[in-house]
Amino acid sequence: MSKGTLFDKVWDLHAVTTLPSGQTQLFIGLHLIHEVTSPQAFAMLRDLNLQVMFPERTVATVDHIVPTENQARPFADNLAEDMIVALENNTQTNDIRFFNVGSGSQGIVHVIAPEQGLTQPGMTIACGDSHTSTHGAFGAISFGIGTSQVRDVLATQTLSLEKLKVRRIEVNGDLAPGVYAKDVILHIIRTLGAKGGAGYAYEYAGSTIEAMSMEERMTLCNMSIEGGARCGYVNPDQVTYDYLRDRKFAPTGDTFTQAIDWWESLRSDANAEYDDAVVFDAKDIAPTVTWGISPDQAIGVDEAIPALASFTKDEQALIQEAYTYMDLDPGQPMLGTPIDVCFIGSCTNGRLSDLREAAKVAQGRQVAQGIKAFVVSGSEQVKQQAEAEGLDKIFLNAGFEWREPGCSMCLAMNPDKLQGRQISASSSNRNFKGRQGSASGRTLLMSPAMVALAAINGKVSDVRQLA
Ligand SMILES: CC(C)[C@H](C(=O)O)[C@@H](O)C(=O)O
Ligand code: SF4
Repeated sequence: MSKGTLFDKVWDLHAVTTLPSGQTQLFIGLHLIHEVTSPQAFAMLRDLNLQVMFPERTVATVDHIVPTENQARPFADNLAEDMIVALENNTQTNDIRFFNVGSGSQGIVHVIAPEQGLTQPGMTIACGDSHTSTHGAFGAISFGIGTSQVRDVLATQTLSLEKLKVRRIEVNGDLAPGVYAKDVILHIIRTLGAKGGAGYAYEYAGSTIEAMSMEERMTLCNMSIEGGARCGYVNPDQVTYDYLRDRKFAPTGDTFTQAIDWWESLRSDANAEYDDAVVFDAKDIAPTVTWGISPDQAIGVDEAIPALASFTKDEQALIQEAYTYMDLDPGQPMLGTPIDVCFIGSCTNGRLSDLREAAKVAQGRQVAQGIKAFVVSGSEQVKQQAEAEGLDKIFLNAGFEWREPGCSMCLAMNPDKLQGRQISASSSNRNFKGRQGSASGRTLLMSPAMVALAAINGKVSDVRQLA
C-alpha cells in the first residue's frame, strides 16, 4: 500500500467514512458537468425528489455537441439543441454556474476549469467524463465518473470509491526538439499498455515532467485514462502556483500565499512508498504516432508497423484486427502514410501552446492539395488569445480552417465527422474504431505540430526534419 504520496494525503483529507462495503465515501470538492452525462442525472434527482447539495461546488459547460461552424440558435441538429436547452434549464433551476456558448468562458470542460482557476492542488474533482484525469496536472485527485455517480455527487457531494494503488512514473532528461508532452504520454502508454494502469493512480515525476509547463502537464495527465489509470497527477510546484496566480477563481492576496504553504504540504514525501515505480529516459522518446485502434498501438514515427510475432499470444487477435481495420501491414513504415483530414484540437491538445506549436509549422507553408485541415480551440479564451497573437491568420493563410471552440472531431458528436474510410491525423486522444464520426473512419494520434506537418505534406511526416 502506498504511503505519504500526494494521492494518499488528498484521499485521507477527503475521506468521510469507510463504508460497510470497504469502500471510502469521498468528499468531492469540485464537480464539473457537461451536456452529455448530466441530463439523466438531473432527471434521476428529480425522480428522487432530491436537491443539489452544494450548487456552488458544481460548474457546467457545453462542449461535445456544439457546432464549430454555425453556432446560431437553435442549432441545426435538434438533438444538440435539446441537449443544450436541458443544460440551460438544469443549471438555472439548480443555481449552478454555467459557461454557455458566447459567454467568453465556454469550452471543453477540461480546458476551461484550469483556465478559470477552478482546478487547484489538493482538490478532489469529479466529472462525468473520462478525461477528467487532466486536472491531476495541478496535484488534484480527479477522475471520470458515470451518470449514476454524477447523480450521487449532485445529491451528496460524495462518491463511494475503492482506493487506488499508486505507480510512480519517472521521466528524466531533456526532450529532443520536436518531441512534446503528447509523445511522452503516447510513449508511456505504448510501453505500459492501454490497460497497464488498471487499479492505479499515476504519479508523474522526474526532471522532464518538472520542466513541463502546466499545459504540457495537462496533456500528459489527460491521457492517463488511455493508459488504463483512473487518474494521473503531478505534484504541485512553482510552475503550478505561477499558472494559478490571478486566475478568476484562484485564491487572492494573503490567502494565495497561505494556499501555497498548504499545497506544498500535500506534495509526495521524499520517502513516500509506492505500489510500483517505472523510470523512462527522455532521450528514448521520439515523435510518436498511433498506427492501430488502441492508443497503445503506437510507434516512433520513423519506425515500421510492428510484426505480429512481437506481441504476446493474448494481444495478437487485437493486433490482427488493427492491421485489417487500418489497412496497414506489419513492416510498413509509418512515414509517408497518406492522410485525408487533419484535426488540431481537443482537451488533450487544444490549448494555446498547442496552437502555437502547430502554427510554427504552418507558418509560410501550404496545406497539401485535397487535404481538409482544421483548427478548433479548446475554449473561447484560447481562441481569443490565439487571435490576439495572430495565430488564426497563420492557419488561414496556410489553408487551415479556423473554427469555434468545442470537442469537435475528437468524438464527432457535432457535425465535424470523417467520411467513409477517410484517415485523419489528429491531436486528440482516442483512435478507437469509428471514433471520429464514420463507422469505418481511421485515426492516427500525434502531437499538434506533427498534425500540422501531416497537413502540409499530405502524409505522415517527421517534425524533427524541420528542426
Ligand atoms: C461523452 C463523454 C462521456 C466521453 C468520455 O467520458 O470520455 C467523451 O468525452 C469521450 O472523450 O469519449
Ligand atoms: S475533447 Fe474529446 S476526449 Fe476531450 S472531453 Fe471532448 S470528446 Fe472527450
